[in-house]
Amino acid sequence: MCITVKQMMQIEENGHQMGFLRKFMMENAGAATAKRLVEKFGDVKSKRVLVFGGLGNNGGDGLVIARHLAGYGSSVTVFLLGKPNNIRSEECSWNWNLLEKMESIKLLTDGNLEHLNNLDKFDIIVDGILGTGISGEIREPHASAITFISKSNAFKVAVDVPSGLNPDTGETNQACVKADMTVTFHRMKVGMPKRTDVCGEIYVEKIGIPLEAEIGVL
Ligand SMILES: NC(=O)C1=CN([C@@H]2O[C@H](COP(=O)(O)OP(=O)(O)OC[C@H]3O[C@@H](n4cnc5c(N)ncnc54)[C@H](O)[C@@H]3O)[C@@H](O)[C@H]2O)[C@@H](O)CC1
Ligand SMILES: [K+]
Repeated sequence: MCITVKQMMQIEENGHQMGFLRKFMMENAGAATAKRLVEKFGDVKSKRVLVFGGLGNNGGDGLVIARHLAGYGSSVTVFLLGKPNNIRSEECSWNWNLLEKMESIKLLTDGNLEHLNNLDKFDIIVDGILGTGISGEIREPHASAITFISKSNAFKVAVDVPSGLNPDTGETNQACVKADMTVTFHRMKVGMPKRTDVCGEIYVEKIGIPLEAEIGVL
């Protein structure tokens, strides 16, 4: 069963109010995505991974994925789409603070795409730029980051929603990540099934939200 962004946000809020905090949802979302990548590649040890992280919770998921893949032995670089003190959510900044304590992960901040020119090739790119919180025309540096991803021949995995896809309408009237695989959380979003051209292979992952959080929503 597919759901709308509004329904997802209501379910998320219900779960959070019940005590299953967003922070737990984010951890489970990131862990499930990392697991899917390990399954896909058999082994991600020494794979070069570039994680693009937005400043919202889609970015937060990306930061969780970065931490998990480093644990599996990948060589991980995180590109934050802005300055750390502009991170908008408590869950995302909590995960950023964790990564700042990890020598094993290379952090690039302030959204300066020049940083990427002199980096060697990547095997995997994680699109944690925009998810269900996308609104309006894509601004910079998000648009250039999406273009960078599109030009890369790395394996591309979209977190929750390919950045640039409207999860409700399926429209991509702007730059959009063309992913090889999308890992979406809790339930499929209504605009995705008809857009496998940008989602690639879609995996729906449960992230531990109590099923009672759907009461009154679905
Ligand atoms: N709903 C849920 O149950 C869960 C949601 N999670 C994640 O949270 C995401 C939603 O997080 P948010 O609501 O923080 O939203 P997003 O992280 O999708 O996007 C919001 C961020 O993107 C920026 N942004 C929005 N539109 C933009 C545009 N057109 N150009 C440039 N920047 C733009 C905003 O300024 C904000 O920084 C989901 O997609 C999913 O990845 C997960 O943590 C798991 C749980
Ligand atoms: K995304």
